[in-house]
Amino acid sequence: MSRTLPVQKNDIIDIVFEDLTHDGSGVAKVEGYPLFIPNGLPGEKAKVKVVKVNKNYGFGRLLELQEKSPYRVDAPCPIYKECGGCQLQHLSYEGQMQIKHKHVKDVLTRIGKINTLVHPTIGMSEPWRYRNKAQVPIGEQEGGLIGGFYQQRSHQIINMEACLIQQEENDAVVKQVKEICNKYGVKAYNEANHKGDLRHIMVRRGLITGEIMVVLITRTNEIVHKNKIVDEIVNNIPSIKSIIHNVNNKKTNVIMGDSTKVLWGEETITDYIGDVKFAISARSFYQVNPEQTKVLYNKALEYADLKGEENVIDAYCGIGTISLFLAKKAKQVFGVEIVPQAIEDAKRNAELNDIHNVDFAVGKAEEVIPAWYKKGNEADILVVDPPRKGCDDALLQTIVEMKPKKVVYVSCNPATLARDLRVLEDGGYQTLEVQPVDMFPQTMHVECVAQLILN
Ligand SMILES: C[S@@+](CC[C@H](N)C(=O)[O-])C[C@H]1O[C@@H](n2cnc3c(N)ncnc32)[C@H](O)[C@@H]1O
Repeated sequence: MSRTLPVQKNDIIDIVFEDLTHDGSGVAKVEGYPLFIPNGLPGEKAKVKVVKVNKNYGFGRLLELQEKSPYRVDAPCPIYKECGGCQLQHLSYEGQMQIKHKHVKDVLTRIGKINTLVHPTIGMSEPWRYRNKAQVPIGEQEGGLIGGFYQQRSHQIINMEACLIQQEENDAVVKQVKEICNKYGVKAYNEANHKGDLRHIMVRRGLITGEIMVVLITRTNEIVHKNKIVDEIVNNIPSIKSIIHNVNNKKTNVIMGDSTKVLWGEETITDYIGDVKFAISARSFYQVNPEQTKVLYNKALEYADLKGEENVIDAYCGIGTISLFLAKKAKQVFGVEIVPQAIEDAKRNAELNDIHNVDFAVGKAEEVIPAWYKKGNEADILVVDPPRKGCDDALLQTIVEMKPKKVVYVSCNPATLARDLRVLEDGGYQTLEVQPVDMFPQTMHVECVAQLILN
């Protein structure tokens, strides 16, 4: 027998917002039945219209705010509502810090049954203009190139000249490259018919060095008037260090394809985090908020509490960023990463910094580390920094068998962090504390570092 829902479609009801979802929608409950309503903030009272009901949850539209949150502010970005890249501009930064802390705490308890000390979120003094990387989808309007962002829940491209969480220099470079490509008749890729060419413009900028990389991502191998386009970019962008061409001829949402070549300049740009210098290539993962990356890595280092005698494994090491931070204080560090170019960068970065107590291996962490362990190679401390999906179970099982005395878990997804901490706790570890770090102000994302010790 089907249950009668407490609300029906088109009902107009009064609610109180209790929480936010991962995409920034307000959550209200009617007799325990959750309704997701965009633009509501926790604590606010509102009149809403129910627009859709499913068996276990429904959706609503805000009609009238009856009581506003003291943390509500006017979003400064004029395209905030259309874009969807940020979800929290209508919440003050203080409110964002609190909601992220609560979110981490709630998720750890609900998913992982982890009751541990969660510190207040470490935020930024200036939580705008922090991103060092822009990836802009390109389309066409009235014959000219446009580029900016996909309208929320669609693949319609909207033109954008300024993004308030992007370094200003990146906005300017994207605009210049768009204009140059337009001038030479480059056609935008059309995903509906898989014709046209330019799919994305990517710009990366070193915060400390100011060095700029431009990546043109196209469907075909040939860019019309390629040499003229390169010359104009070089002549108009003084800090340019690298122009890269990436070809992606697949029908996919994945931005980069498999073929990457240098059109001009270097294969990498460089940047510093603290006193460690990094070479960064087009395909390699590099944290997008360099100021907060320093905070995050220093916290990871503090949690590792190295005395100089330890063998450390850095799983999911990317271009060796955390590995090199750790190597300065450890006996030996072994980094593992799946992207071969990132490992090339990691080796180059070790040389660049004259650091010799690191080794890097290409492969899946869940295959390489169990193989090392079988051969008798063990670690005193294991650091993991996996992508959003978290650690593979085979890796977690190996950690539990290997029994490093400490595990430092860096995570960009509290839900998978909670799931993985449960596995490690069941395997004999205790989560001593968790530190949320705000790497992505104005968005719902939050990074965490967790410190675990073997019981
Ligand atoms: C969140 S990033 C962290 C990178 C690095 N620690 C940093 O802070 O720059 C995750 C990294 O894991 C890599 N990766 C994804 N799946 C992997 C796997 N199964 N084994 C090893 N590395 C993997 C990605 O290529 C990416 O470089």
